[in-house]
Order: sequence, then C-alpha cells, then structure tokens
Amino acid sequence: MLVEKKAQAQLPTEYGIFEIMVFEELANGKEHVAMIMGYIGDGEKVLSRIHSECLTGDVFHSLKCDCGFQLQTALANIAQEGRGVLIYHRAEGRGIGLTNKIKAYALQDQGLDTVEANEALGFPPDMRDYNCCAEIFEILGVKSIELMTNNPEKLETMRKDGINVVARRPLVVGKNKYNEDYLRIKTEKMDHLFTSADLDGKNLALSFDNECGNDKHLHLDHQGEIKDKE
Ligand SMILES: Nc1nc2c(ncn2[C@@H]2O[C@H](COP(=O)(O)OP(=O)(O)OP(=O)(O)O)[C@@H](O)[C@H]2O)c(=O)[nH]1
Repeated sequence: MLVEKKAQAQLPTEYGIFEIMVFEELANGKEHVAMIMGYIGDGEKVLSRIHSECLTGDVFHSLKCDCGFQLQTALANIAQEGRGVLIYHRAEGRGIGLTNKIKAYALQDQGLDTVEANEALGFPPDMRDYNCCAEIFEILGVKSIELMTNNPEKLETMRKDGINVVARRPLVVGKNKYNEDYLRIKTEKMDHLFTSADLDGKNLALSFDNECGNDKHLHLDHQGEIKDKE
C-alpha cells in the first residue's frame, strides 16, 4: 500500500462541483489530491489527468511552462464531460521540489535548458514516479482511463500498474514566447508527444496571445534591483 485516504468533501469550483479527496503517500507524507466529478460507476473510460504540482504555473500563472494552462484545460474538459478525475500529484519541479526548481530557473536565466539545469544541480531530468497515482485510481474504482497528457511515461506507468489506458488525449495549450524552448526540449530530450504543428502553434486548443499582458515588464538585474525594461 502506497497511499492512504485521509479526507473527503465537496468542492464547488468555477468549473462545477467536484468531490475532493486527500491521499497521504505513506513513504514521505506527501498529500496528493484527487478531484472527482460525476459518477465513476463501472470505472471504465474515465477522462483523467495526472497533473504534477507547479506552484509557479498553477497558482501564479507563470508563462515559463504550460502547467497552469494544462490544469485549467483539464478541469474544464472534465466539467464538459461531466465525469472524470484529476489527480494533483505533489511532485513539484518534476520531483526536485520548489527551491531546486527555482534554482534551476536561475540557471535557465543564464542559458541552460530545463534538462541541463537539473543536471547542473545534480539531479536527473525527471525524478517523478507515478505509482501512487495508479493506486489512487484503483482506490477510486477507476479501471480504464482516457488520459490527458503528452508524456509517454505516464501512459506506460498506468499500464504497468494495471490501469488500462484506452486513449490519450493530447493537452497542448498555453504556448507563448516564454515557454517555446521549454516545450521544444520536452520533445527533443524528454520524448514528449508533441507534433511539429503543435510547436508551431497550429494545433493549440487554447493558444496564448504572445502580445497580451504588459510587455513593458519589470525585470531584476543581477544585483536583484528591479528595473523597467523597455
Ligand atoms: N525541474 C524543473 N521542473 C519544471 C520546470 N518547469 C516546470 N517544471 C515542473 O514540471 C512538472 C510538469 O512536467 P511537464 O514536463 O511540464 O509535463 P508532464 O507532467 O511531464 O506531462 P503532461 O502530462 O503532458 O503535462 C511540474 O512539476 C512543474 O513544476 C523546470 O524548468 N525545471
């Protein structure tokens, strides 16, 4: 047994009413979350997402990654179907944690890509494992899933752990000028399932307007002083 269910309640959201459940991972005390909508019933063909925690993207709407956009789109897709499960997997920074992810961002500011930055800090490119997510599906009575992801490892782990993946639904959203390299590196070095049309922005279900927001943004110089950037 990898996880234990700790709490459950209703959670009204802007996408509709979910049932929220908290599962503790026994090996490390991490609190993973399942957001469930509708009646799981026979547990077959449940629209699902395993979303890895990204404080910067999910909460602060960072444009350096696609995480926040994927989270919103996954919840919206589940609401549209009226049935589904989103597991919020507490594996911040692909498992290296928030402090190390921000250290990696600092290295990326100096020109390293996401994989190189992890390696420079002494970590593999990706430290996640998804076994506890498969067990959460099992506890929920989910037998087969349509998984919203571009990451082949999530598909493989679910299959190995006995959760039948009947389909993959690509989740290509939120490309913008700040995350172009991040997305490209996912295809080139991490085997993620983007097409060249995705990377050109042609297949985006929800494209992000490059020119939106205030481009006369503030930036920090090397001393940490905030300056206007023209
Ligand atoms: N180490 C590190 N983690 C990052 C970086 N940018 C985002 N993340 C984390 O990456 C995780 C999301 O992984 P992704 O590779 O974007 O996507 P995925 O979950 O593998 O695949 P999808 O299911 O297609 O979203 C989250 O935990 C983020 O916090 C980065 O530059 N470095």
